[in-house]
Amino acid sequence: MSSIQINNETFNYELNGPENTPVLFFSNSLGTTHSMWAKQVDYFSKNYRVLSYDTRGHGESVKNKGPYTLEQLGNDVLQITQALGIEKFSFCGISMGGLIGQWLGIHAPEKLDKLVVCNTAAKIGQEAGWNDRAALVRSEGMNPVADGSAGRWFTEGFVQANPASVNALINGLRQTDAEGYASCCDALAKADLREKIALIKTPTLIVAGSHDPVTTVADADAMAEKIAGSKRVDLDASHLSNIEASEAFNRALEDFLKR
Ligand SMILES: O=C(O)CC1=CCC(=O)O1
Repeated sequence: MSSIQINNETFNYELNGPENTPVLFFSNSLGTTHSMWAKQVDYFSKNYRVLSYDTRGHGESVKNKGPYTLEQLGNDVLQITQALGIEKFSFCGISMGGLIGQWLGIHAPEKLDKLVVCNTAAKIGQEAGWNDRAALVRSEGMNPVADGSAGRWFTEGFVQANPASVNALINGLRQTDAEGYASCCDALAKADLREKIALIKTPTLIVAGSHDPVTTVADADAMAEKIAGSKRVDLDASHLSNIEASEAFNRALEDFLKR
């Protein structure tokens, strides 16, 4: 891992793969870190310069007191790439990372080759729900949220068959900084791109999990209706489809990037 200072704030990132190949930037979901992309880093770093990072409030990146905003999280991506001398990149974000991707598609299309938004929506959940979750972790810490997360992130079958990898992710969630997590919930509470995503003109792939209870197939359909020319893929997975259906995920992403 490496870290970079931007305006006196630290961002933790990892760059893998040959120099002078196209940059593929991965953005994690709420309560995870760059390491959620391990299967994608392995696969794509043969042919791409793969960049993954810990979103503000997560992992080893800055955990300043929030609330954060989606604009701030989007600008973090622009500043990290600028600081690393990357002019253009393809961006793949999941859930909260997918919202960051939509924000980039609207506000910084000149930076994007291709956009991949996974298990996400133009508005995720309801403002009151995010405010309640932020208040809960600020008062009681991460355990109450972590206790219910396996069922939001994975199908029951995957949880039963993969206890070690599921437990590692849930333990990571328990160790997530509560204020950083809550500040990202604040950003999610206010983020609503439903009226703006029709502005996205970057070639876009929308990935959904057919068993995802958080960001549903209907959410993906609603994005696909508004983003002209977007491609849609449904995977046999729940919310963290890049982990639960990693091979199908990698194939879909590779096919789309090669087009
Ligand atoms: O609630 C969860 O843990 C799932 C989720 C919603 C937004 C995100 O990034 O993850």
